[in-house]
Amino acid sequence: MTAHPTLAELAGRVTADRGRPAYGHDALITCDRLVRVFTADGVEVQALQGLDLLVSEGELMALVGASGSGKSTLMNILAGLDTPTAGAARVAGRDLLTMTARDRLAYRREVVGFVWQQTSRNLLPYLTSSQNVALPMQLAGSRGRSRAARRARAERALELLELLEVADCRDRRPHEMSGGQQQRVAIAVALAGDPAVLLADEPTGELDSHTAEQIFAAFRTANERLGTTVVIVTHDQAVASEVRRTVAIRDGRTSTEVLRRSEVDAATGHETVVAREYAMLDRAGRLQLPAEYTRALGMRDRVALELEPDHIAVRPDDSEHG
Ligand SMILES: Nc1ncnc2c1ncn2[C@@H]1O[C@H](COP(=O)(O)OP(=O)(O)OP(=O)(O)O)[C@@H](O)[C@H]1O
Repeated sequence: MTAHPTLAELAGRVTADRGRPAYGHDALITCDRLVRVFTADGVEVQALQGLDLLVSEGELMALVGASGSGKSTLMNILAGLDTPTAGAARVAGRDLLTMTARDRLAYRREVVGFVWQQTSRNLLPYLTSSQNVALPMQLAGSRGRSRAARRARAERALELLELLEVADCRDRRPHEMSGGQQQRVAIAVALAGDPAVLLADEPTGELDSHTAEQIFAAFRTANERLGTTVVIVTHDQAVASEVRRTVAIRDGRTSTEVLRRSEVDAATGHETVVAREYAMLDRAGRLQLPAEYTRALGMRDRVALELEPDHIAVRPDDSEHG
């Protein structure tokens, strides 16, 4: 890039920008400057403050962040249970801001499946596992009302329970199963409508670490075997470090992202996972530096920038008026 572009070069850049596809045009989930403001007792809380997020089809990714950073707010919006105040959110081609009540219902039945932290919120207590899994198919009118249709739904329910290794619990009601078994059945229920996206809010929050591992393996199975895109909100570092991509949310915005990839040592054939942290750069050029970085160098209010041939240096303010 030249430091002083000519007018013709600038005009060329504008034309190139115009031809560029819209932000997130090929993503399955696109959140573009998403805002959600709550008003409680006359006080305004900005739960999401212009959040940008893209998730590709077939991804298995985790969202992490401190309590109150906006994770559940985002999940409720993506689940079609809450409406954003401003910005844009699209999932599998559906616009979450302009959907009618009827569209929203269809969206929840056909496009997304969800698994919540409270096992009791995922399953109906008086139904068996098979009935719980068959219910969303029945509500969606899938396969009709005939006896053959009922049999087809029961077969599909059993297939899903087998896939998640809880077929032995098919005739049990929730209180007759462990927390881990209930969550696996809950994943089967969420998958029953064959959703494009599976959303999970702290699905392992109430479980011990061994059971949490099994639940995470169940999400991986859904992702790998059925091709379902999976977004998991988690506090669990073990879960977060198992996925290829972890996005951190801070103060209602996506702040940093950790990408992991496997590297095989050519000499030993030994495989290691290499993790690298990235910061999100929004379209206005805004960048959020991790608090531990700015604290370590005592950066506040203003930093010095230098454009180098292959990087940008960010240094503590060294001006006299700093
Ligand atoms: N219905 C609501 N009314 C008012 N404020 C709300 C509402 N829901 C969330 N908030 C506020 O929005 C902010 C984000 O909340 P959110 O539940 O999304 O955070 P979170 O990251 O999921 O936290 P946690 O990890 O504790 O579940 C918080 O300040 C919260 O108090």
